[in-house]
Amino acid sequence: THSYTNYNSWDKVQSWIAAISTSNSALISKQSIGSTYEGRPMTLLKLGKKSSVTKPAIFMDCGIHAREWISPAFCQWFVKEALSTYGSDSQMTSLLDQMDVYVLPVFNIDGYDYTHKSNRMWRKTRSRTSGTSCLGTDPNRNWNAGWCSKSEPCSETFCGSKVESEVEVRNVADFLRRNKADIKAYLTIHSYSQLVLFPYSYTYDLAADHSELLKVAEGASSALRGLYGTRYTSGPGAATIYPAAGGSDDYAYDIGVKYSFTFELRDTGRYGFLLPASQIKPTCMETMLAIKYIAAHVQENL
Ligand SMILES: Nc1ncc(C[C@H](C[SeH])C(=O)O)cc1Cl
Ligand SMILES: [Zn+2]
Ligand SMILES: [Zn+2]
Ligand SMILES: [Zn+2]
Ligand SMILES: [Zn+2]
Repeated sequence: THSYTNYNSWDKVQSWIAAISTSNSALISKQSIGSTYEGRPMTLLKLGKKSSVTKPAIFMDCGIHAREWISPAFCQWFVKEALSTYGSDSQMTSLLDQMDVYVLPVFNIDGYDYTHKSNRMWRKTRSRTSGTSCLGTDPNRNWNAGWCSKSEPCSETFCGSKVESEVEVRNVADFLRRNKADIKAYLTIHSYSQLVLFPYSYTYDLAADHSELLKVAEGASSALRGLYGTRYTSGPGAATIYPAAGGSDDYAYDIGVKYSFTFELRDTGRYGFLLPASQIKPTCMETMLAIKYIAAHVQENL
């Protein structure tokens, strides 16, 4: 059965989504945003006090990269925490009263399932591109944000045959475009390296909101560090990790979602993508503090 302190197979996550989304009709609902390349349902969870009026929102996705298993584990943890602390935790109560939080538990479901069944180190989607026998496109290189145009289909960071060639990317990009007036923050969860990144990665140029985003990223990192002392580095993607084009955070920022952050969760390389399940709980607990810090800042600036 499903466990918040284990890495759940796609089948277990899928049944968890069905159960949790009907567990509390006052606080959570689900909606389909389409299907993956292999036909798996992309179900978006909507957290927040039910309202007849549209509320400002935060969008968070996990599992863009298949092998980064701690990421979907965090999204599941976040949903559980939100529902179980609403009414007792004043900040979570305020957040869900004032805003909606959209959570996509696993973005790249085909890839995630493939890492469970075949190749634990797979990163990309599982789509086929004509003219090559190599599979998959990097879903974090496929967005219309400085898109790379020239790249190798067999590369781990293949940008795709065109912008939004990946149906998973198109499904989420469409949702962001449809709701961009209300979406105030975009959070995308990855591993590993222990980083809080913000735009831009596709250029070394500083974002218009660079100083504010840096302040928020540093505040989130220090909130996280307060629990177990885990050290995160904050900064714009290009200079902090590597320059790279076609990423989701840059795209969200460029369509007007100001508070756009990429998290790289534990660890710094000892286990890397193979983070032991024993670290799921501490990782999720400390990451909650960072996410809540950002959410509070977003609320302050509504
Ligand atoms: N815009 C971006 N933001 C963050 C990253 C880092 C992640 C780390 Se797994 C990636 O390589 O896709 C990469 C890009 Cl292109
Ligand atoms: Zn498995
Ligand atoms: Zn990643
Ligand atoms: Zn990563
Ligand atoms: Zn603030």
